[in-house]
Amino acid sequence: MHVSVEEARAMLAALLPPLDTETVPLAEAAGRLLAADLPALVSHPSATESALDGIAARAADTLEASPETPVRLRVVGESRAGAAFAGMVGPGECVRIYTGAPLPPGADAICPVEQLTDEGEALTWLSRPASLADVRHEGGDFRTGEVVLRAGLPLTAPQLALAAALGHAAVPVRRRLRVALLSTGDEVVPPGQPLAPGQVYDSNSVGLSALLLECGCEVLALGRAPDSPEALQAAVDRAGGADVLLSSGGVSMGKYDFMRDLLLDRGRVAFWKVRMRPGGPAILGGWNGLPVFGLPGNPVSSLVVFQVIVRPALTGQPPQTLRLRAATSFRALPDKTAFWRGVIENGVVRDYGQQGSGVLRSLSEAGALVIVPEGQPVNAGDDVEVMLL
Ligand SMILES: Nc1nc2c(c(=O)[nH]1)N[C@H]1C(S)=C(S)[C@@H](COP(=O)(O)OP(=O)(O)OC[C@H]3O[C@@H](n4cnc5c(N)ncnc54)[C@H](O)[C@@H]3O)O[C@H]1N2
Ligand code: MOO
Ligand SMILES: [Mg+2]
Repeated sequence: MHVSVEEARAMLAALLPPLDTETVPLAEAAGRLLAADLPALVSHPSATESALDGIAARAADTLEASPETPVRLRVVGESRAGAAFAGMVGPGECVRIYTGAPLPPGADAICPVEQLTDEGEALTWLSRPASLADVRHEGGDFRTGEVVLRAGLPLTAPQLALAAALGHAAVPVRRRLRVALLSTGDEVVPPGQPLAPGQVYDSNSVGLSALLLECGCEVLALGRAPDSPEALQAAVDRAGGADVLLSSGGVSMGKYDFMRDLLLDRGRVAFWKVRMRPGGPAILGGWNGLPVFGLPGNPVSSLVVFQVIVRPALTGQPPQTLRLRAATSFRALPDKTAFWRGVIENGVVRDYGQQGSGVLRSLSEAGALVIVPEGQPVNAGDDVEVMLL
């Protein structure tokens, strides 16, 4: 019944429905998953352009230029971004040119304005050779027809900007997955009301909802259900129309952990318990055909399980990790992958210290999860795999 993190991701992903494609304007596509490869409708740059403000000339005319032996060129016109110079640049000639403006025929190099001394409008002296490097060649970024963005990519700011540069005003994206979100527990109450003894504010709903929106999902907020089988069933039955139900709490060993029972006893269970910490008691099952993923109630566990299992399953993208030097040791667990909270400072990662699953503040302050495979302790100085939080 215990599964690995990878198995848990695959089993959750397998229960998600195929998502139709819809086309949305770029302004509404942030966070969505690209549903098809996106080709370039234009080349970028569309012409060979200047990277600097200065003059465009024949490199060969300027090879001898230096502060001691300046080279003089005749200015025959100017090329501006959006208003190219129509003529040719002949020997001994140049045009004034501005960043992003096309190089006229004959010119192949740029000298920045800082290296020029003008003698009126029509003559200028170069104190260094014009450079071929300060030229952006046509298609240097991408060419018409080239597939630049691949299907499945989450559309974040750089991707959206690139989609626009490719010439797309709207993009094909996957329909938003509809995720019903439920917190459970008699003690769990919404923030904003006085806390009675023994109660706790429902931080899971807030954190998980924010993470789901980040993943481009539509959230059907079911709020909270008390610890009773009837209440849980009633809540789950309100999830109609959702593609999947995400709950938190009530999945471990307690007598009142009824989400566990709902799935173990009368639902269909794909797995219960993942070989990870935090997040061990997570459970995946179904209820009347609705996939139900029960995250643990501990505030750290629920958010870590989301980042490690749910997000990769929803987006089809494995977590981005990086390798860093460990500044401290990180212990290993005999039978679970540990996701310890770490602090990245000066390019190395150190143990955050408090690793309890109820210490929500640690997720706000640590910034990283250090991944320690079962039975492989980390010594200070070792390289470790790290997920950014
Ligand atoms: N004897 C054992 N006890 C526990 C085990 C075990 O293996 N043996 N597992 C521990 C681990 S690991 C975890 S994680 C927790 C998971 O517990 P549940 O999923 O059953 O969660 P609850 O018992 O409902 O609540 C745990 C804890 O989290 C608080 N909580 C719950 N929901 C919310 C919410 N929406 N917002 C904020 N805080 C929430 C709740 O008040 C409890 O303090 O089980 C361990 N026990
Ligand atoms: O799964 Mo728990 O998160 O180790 O407390
Ligand atoms: Mg419990």
